[in-house]
Amino acid sequence: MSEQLRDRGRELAAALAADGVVGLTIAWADNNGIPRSRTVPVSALPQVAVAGVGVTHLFAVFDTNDAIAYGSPGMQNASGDVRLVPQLDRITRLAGQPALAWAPGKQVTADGGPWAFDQRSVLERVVEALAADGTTALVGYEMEFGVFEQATDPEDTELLAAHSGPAYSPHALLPIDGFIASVMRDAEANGLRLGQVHAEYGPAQVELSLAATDPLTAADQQLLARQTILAAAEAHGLRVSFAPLPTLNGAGNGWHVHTSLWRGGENLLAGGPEGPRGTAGAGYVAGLLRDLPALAALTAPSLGSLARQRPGFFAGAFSGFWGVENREAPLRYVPGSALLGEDHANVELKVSDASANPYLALAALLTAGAAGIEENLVPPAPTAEDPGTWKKKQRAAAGVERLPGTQAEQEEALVGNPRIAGVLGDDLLAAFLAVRRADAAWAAEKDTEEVLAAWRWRY
Ligand SMILES: NC(=O)CC[C@H](N)C(=O)O
Repeated sequence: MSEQLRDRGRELAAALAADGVVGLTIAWADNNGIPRSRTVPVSALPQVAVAGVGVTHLFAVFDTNDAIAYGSPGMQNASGDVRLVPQLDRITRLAGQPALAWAPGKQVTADGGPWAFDQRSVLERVVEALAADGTTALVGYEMEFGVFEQATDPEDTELLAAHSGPAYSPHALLPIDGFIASVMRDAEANGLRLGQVHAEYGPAQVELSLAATDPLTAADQQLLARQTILAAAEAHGLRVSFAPLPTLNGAGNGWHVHTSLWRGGENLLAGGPEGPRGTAGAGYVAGLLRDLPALAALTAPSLGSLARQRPGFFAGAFSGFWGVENREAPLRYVPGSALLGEDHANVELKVSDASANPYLALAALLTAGAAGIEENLVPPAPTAEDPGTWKKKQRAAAGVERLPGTQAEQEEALVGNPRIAGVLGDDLLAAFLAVRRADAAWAAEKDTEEVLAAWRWRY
């Protein structure tokens, strides 16, 4: 096995070198959704293909500020090492950084065994369990981000939006035309299939959507897309913020995630304006709804996420309801249609952003939905309205509540839900929570704007 891998590494090294590529960036996402990486010379690939590259185990407890939250099991001290192994079948030459190739990495123990803290393995396990049941999933991300001018004076902290609207207007994108063209060209060259790109609601905001694909590819591509967009921004003298809320008065960046489940070539979510037609599709929606507060602790887990979850912003601020094409619902059912075909049907989770680890978020989401199918859950009737406009009493009667609004409430929701907490396993869960607590302790004396500013460029 390792001889075969070494040979494969040799072949890849030769092919990359012939194309003028000098380094391979091996990337993963930490528990804050922050991409981390090691870049190795392509000449090292025969060795790295087999044994990976050494990284500290403590990345599992890096907080959003890069401080280390010591203390949880396996994370007591600085002694330890894991191997970061590139996924060779996913090596991509980076169009915007021609000297580099990119691959997602997996962390394994020093002897190559599974490492409890590796987030990609968590999603692999969930995907395998679904496959054993004859089920596959399709996942498509919408990525919103802010595009800003680079400050000429490093002391200048004022944000200068690179476009000023109007929302959804082609005119808005004119000042960043070259950047948008580079993003589209490089994304396609990097193997990302784009749905669409447009000027979003607020000044500076752009949305790019990725075509639906299998869950592991979707999570990998979410990281690759960031690398692609940031490289294009750099080349055009711009700055991009993927943060859930770059600034208190600005637009929130949702990374809405569309999912559908398939069996025997059939989309279980298929349905029309009433919602999913079959019991499995209904069970999927009901499963997501049941676990939403715990799910949100993984899909929108940061202080920035909590600041973004405001009613009236299409960000899914409430739990306890869903809707068909209802943009205020945390779960928006998107039906198939004559025009798009039945297979287009999916469910969009709006409570999702770049501070989520995409592997953990998708693992939890698919687990919640699959449990709903398994248990034949039945969702309540869909809501077309925005409960944010209702009286408190009306919300209470309908079982609609604000989603957990603090890190402590999120932790309570997650720990109180063994189905979702169990997806991570005890050790990874403890590390994940240690990071959330470290963030909260750091932010305790700060106002929200200060926290948002500190994390604006970190994702
Ligand atoms: N058009 C939209 O869907 C806006 C979404 C919103 N920006 C969010 O934070 O999720």
